[in-house]
Amino acid sequence: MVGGSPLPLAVSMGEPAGIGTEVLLKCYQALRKPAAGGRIPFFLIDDPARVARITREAHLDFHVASIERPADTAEAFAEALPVLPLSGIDPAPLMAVEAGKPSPATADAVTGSIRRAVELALAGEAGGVVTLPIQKSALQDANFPYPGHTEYLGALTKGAPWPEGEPRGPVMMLAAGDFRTVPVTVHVPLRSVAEQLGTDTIIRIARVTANSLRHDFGVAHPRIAVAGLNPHAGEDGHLGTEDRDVIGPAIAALRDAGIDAHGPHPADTMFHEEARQHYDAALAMYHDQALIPIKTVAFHQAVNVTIGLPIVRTSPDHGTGLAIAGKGVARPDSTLNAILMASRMAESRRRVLA
Ligand SMILES: NC(=O)C1=CN([C@@H]2O[C@H](COP(=O)(O)OP(=O)(O)OC[C@H]3O[C@@H](n4cnc5c(N)ncnc54)[C@H](O)[C@@H]3O)[C@@H](O)[C@H]2O)C=CC1
Ligand SMILES: NCC(=O)COP(=O)(O)O
Repeated sequence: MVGGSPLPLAVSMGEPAGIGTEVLLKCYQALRKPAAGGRIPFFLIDDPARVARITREAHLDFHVASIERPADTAEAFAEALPVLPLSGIDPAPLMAVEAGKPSPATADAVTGSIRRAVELALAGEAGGVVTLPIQKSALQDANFPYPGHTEYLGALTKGAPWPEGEPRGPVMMLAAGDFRTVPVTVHVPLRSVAEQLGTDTIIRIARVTANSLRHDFGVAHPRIAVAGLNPHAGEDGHLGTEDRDVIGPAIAALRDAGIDAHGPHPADTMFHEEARQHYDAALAMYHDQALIPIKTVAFHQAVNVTIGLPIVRTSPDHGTGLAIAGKGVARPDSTLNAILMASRMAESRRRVLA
């Protein structure tokens, strides 16, 4: 808190050839006027000249303010979108970006923006981090060694203090209202999933999820439904053994530890509306098992949250939308929800720590 106001959220720039900047400008337009709950100030970490040019070209009725530090956000926010310049980055490749055409030449700016946002959150100058989508292939073409934000955020925050004995993330969660899904394995090829699933990993991720439901989402008695890996959750070992030999023992251990976990459930029948009434989060065994149901039901509402980190981090659930970049048609709803969720999580953590 600064003088009774919440700390501003730091927004990382994401892929400059994608829809990220456009949706953030739309979010600023929606959030610059104080709502009933007050204003939620945020600043973007990017090249102010680039953002100003996009704002002008879109004929928006506001300006961009280049700020020197996060603490300048509150004063600037009512009149202009605050942008904190990227230090030590050549702006030329950013100014040369064409919508829909990502290039490894901007990778330093994209990853530098994420790194700076995390540093500011760890230093207590930002209340949390909202990341705009990155084009993972473009970063990897520039030798970025992480498959996504989730893993990069884990590395950037590894040295930050964490409560003794508590399980630590990073863990991916997709959340739309009370519908939450958590993949146990994240950015791994499908053929490697079974070998990467371990009883201890499932236990750790379920514990991180239960803690986050309590502390970040205000769920006093979290209920966790655990999916099987195989069709029909393995059909008693006739359709695969991981459900019985790896996932089942994790659920038993979680229940022994007092966590309300149940399953393994056949994944094809655990996401319909009635089934969802029986849990606060569904633990899925791989990326698409978790993301297909929630993106199908709530593509424009859902938020991607990294739980189990010493900082708050949210993101829209969608990607860079290259095919619609520069056309002015991208919907801001998911990013708007990501900003609102980051603000609520930061507030919830402040209350837990108080
Ligand atoms: N948090 C992040 O950084 C994320 C990054 N990605 C990355 O984004 C890139 C593209 O991924 P895709 O699978 O193509 O997913 P995508 O979400 O970019 O696009 C999927 C479809 O949804 C539409 N769409 C996406 N966002 C929209 C919006 N705000 N309004 C209206 N329509 C929208 C697109 O036009 C497309 O038809 C990949 O490199 C992927 O790794 C994907 C998800 C999250
Ligand atoms: N499909 C969601 C996704 O891959 C986002 O990953 P991350 O960049 O948040 O780790």
